[in-house]
This record gives sequence, C-alpha cells and structure tokens, in this order.
Amino acid sequence: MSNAGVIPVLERAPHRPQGRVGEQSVANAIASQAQPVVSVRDLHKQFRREDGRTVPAIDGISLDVGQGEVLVLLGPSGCGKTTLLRAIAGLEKPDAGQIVIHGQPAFDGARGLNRQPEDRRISMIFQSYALWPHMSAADNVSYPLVSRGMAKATAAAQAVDALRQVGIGDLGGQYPAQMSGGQQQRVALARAVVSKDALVLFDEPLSNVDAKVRQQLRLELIDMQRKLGFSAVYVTHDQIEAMALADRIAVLRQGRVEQIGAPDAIYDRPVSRYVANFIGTTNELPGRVIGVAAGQAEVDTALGRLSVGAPDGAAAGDAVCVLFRPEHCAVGAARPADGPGWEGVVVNSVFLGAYTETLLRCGHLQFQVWGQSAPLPAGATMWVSTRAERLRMVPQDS
Ligand SMILES: Nc1ncnc2c1ncn2[C@@H]1O[C@H](COP(=O)(O)OP(=O)(O)OP(=O)(O)O)[C@@H](O)[C@H]1O
Repeated sequence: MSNAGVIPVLERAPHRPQGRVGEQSVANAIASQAQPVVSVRDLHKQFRREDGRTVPAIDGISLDVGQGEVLVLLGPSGCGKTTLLRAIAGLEKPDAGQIVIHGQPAFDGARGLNRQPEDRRISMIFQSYALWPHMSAADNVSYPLVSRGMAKATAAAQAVDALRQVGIGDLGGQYPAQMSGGQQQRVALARAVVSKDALVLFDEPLSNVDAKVRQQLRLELIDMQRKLGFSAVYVTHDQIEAMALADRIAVLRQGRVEQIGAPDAIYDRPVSRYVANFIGTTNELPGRVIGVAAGQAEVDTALGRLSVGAPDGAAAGDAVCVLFRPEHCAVGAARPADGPGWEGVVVNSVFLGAYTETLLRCGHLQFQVWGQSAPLPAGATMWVSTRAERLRMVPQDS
C-alpha cells in the first residue's frame, strides 16, 4: 500500500488558497502545471563510507516543483534532504537520473551532462545566509550581478530596488553584523531576487536561531515569498516549519520519497507509521484485515473489531496498524454512543497550558488523548473515543 518513491507529478493542491499560490492568476497556475521549475527524475546518489560500505543517499527520487511553489523536503537526519538539495544546486553530482531546471537539462546521467551551479539560475540560502561580512548590504546584493559582468552602476541601482522590494531600502549601507537576523534574511532574499533566479534553495536557514526568533523569521519568509513569488525548495527536519512554509511537503525516508502532498493531506492521511509519527503524534492500534468491501476494511484488533476506510490495495490478511491522533480523541466516563471507543485506565493526566494530555492504558496498549478538560485522577476507569472518519489504516511494517 505504500507509495514510496512514486510521486504524483504536479499534484498541485494549493495549501493556502488565499495566499501565495492563490494570489497567482489562473493563467499562471495553468502555466505552472505546464512546466515545472524543477523536475527530478529517478535520481540516484551513493556515497562510499570510510569502512567501504555504500550509502544510497538518494535512492530513486522523482519530484517536481511548480511555479511559485514552496516544496519542503522533510525528514530525520541522514534521510537525504541535503544531498537532494545539493544535487539540484549542482554542488553534488548524482550517479544517475535527470534534473531539469527552468526547462533546461541541468543533469542527465545517461548523456553525461552536469551543468555547473552558476549555469543553473538558482540561489541558495544557507543557515548563516552566507552574507559577506566585509560588504554592505547593497554590495552583498549587487556582487553577483557585477561578477556576471553587469556595469557597477546598473548593478547598484538594481540592488537598491531589490532591497526596497524586501522592505529594507534604507539599510543598503549597513554591514551584516549591524543587522538583525530578519534583516540579514532579507538581504539574502534580495540577493536571490536580484539575480532573477526565480528558484531559491534553502538549507535549514532558521536552524541556528532560537524558537521565538525562528517563528518571526518564518512569518517574514512567508510574507516575502508571497510578495516576490519565487519558487523554493526548502530543507528542514522541523515539522512545524514544514507545515508553516510548505505548499507541499516531501517526506523523505532513507533516500526515497515516502509521501508528498499538501501539509494537511500528509497530516490527515499519512501513508505509513513513519510519516504519521514524524509529522505529529499518533496512537497506534495493530490489527489484521478480515475483509474489504465498498471501500471499508473490517479489522480485527486486540481491542475488538473496527471498520476503517480502506486504502488502495488493502486486502484480507494484511497486517495493519490503525492510527488516530490524540487531538481527535475524547475521554468520558461512559461508553460513546457511536463511533469507536475503548475502556481504559488513566495512567497519567497533566495540564500543559494549551491542552490536557492524558495517557490511558487500554488492554496492553496505551493511548494519548489531548483535550480541554481538567486533568483526570490516575487509576480512574474511563472510555477513550474517536470518530470513525479519523481512523487511518496503514501497513504494520510501515
Ligand atoms: N560526503 C559524504 N560521504 C559519505 N556519506 C555521506 C556524505 N554525504 C552524505 N552522506 C551520507 O548520506 C546520507 C544522507 O545524508 P544527507 O546529508 O543528505 O542527510 P540529511 O537528511 O540532509 O541529514 P541532516 O538533517 O543531518 O543534514 C547519510 O547517511 C550521510 O551519512
């Protein structure tokens, strides 16, 4: 049932209809479907470790980035995010596959083609924003233009315009050390937009700043992206950042795309336990499919029989896991009138400010419930319930 490695090409479900994608004209949206900014096809890259073992850092990845789209590459350390980003940038040479950027082949393993980073019309923004400390903001922005042969005066004028576009037109004479993190981020973005590189690659740019500042910078980044409309590939291992920034998220696992889609689709309809646990918290109820009919699977579990929406390919005999999120559960003294419910004993219940987290033992399993009620006494016998449409069935070994 897993769709590992299989990517719906340009499955474009705008995450924010009022926002970035929604602000584009319909014609633009159609054009974006016609030609992605980036196309990656069946990409492979292995590394050889010191001990001689090979690591498939990218193991057959295919994906597209649409015009004006922010695609976030999300996954735990070592899953291949940075290698994929560097391969798109031209900083890492893949072993096989294809990368097309702005309609031009950038890498083609079969033809032995591998364009240099500077020939790919991309900008990259790293953790430190990679600003030159000895150059003013304006010089940082104009430098790439001058180095491409543009006259200094023309480049300076374009830099002033780009700094104005990102809202810091008055800071052109400041040096990076004299600017806040947010202002430095804007300089880096100005440098990206002045190059007319409509594709910006971000490698965990916010990972070095504390949580409060990160939240602020994230909001600024969303605002800038909305205003300037560039396309972006953004690497992070922070699921909140991914949810906030992405039009689509590609969840990577051991060099493959485990799932790709809009943040809400990934959160509500994870294809595996891996995705469900990486994006959010989930309860797990193992079981076996007894039969499938009319899109519903009957699942036998240690806590009784359940009827669950059946994913494509589900069949009788499948070992599965039924997932449901803690915030989709309720705790009550009585058996729920309808929908799935299980009797359990409160193990622990704590008020966490925004919600109360209650852990219950149901048979040999434990479930988390996040709700607004006051904490419950440990040892109390209660019912955990959820709604049938909140149940999600995935393979047990996923
Ligand atoms: N130059 C290299 N030599 C050997 N192995 C490498 C090299 N670069 C990456 N790898 C391996 O390739 C795999 C993918 O690495 P990559 O840096 O792409 O992961 P990542 O998801 O970006 O991780 P992180 O979030 O920690 O940066 C890892 O197993 C890593 O150890």
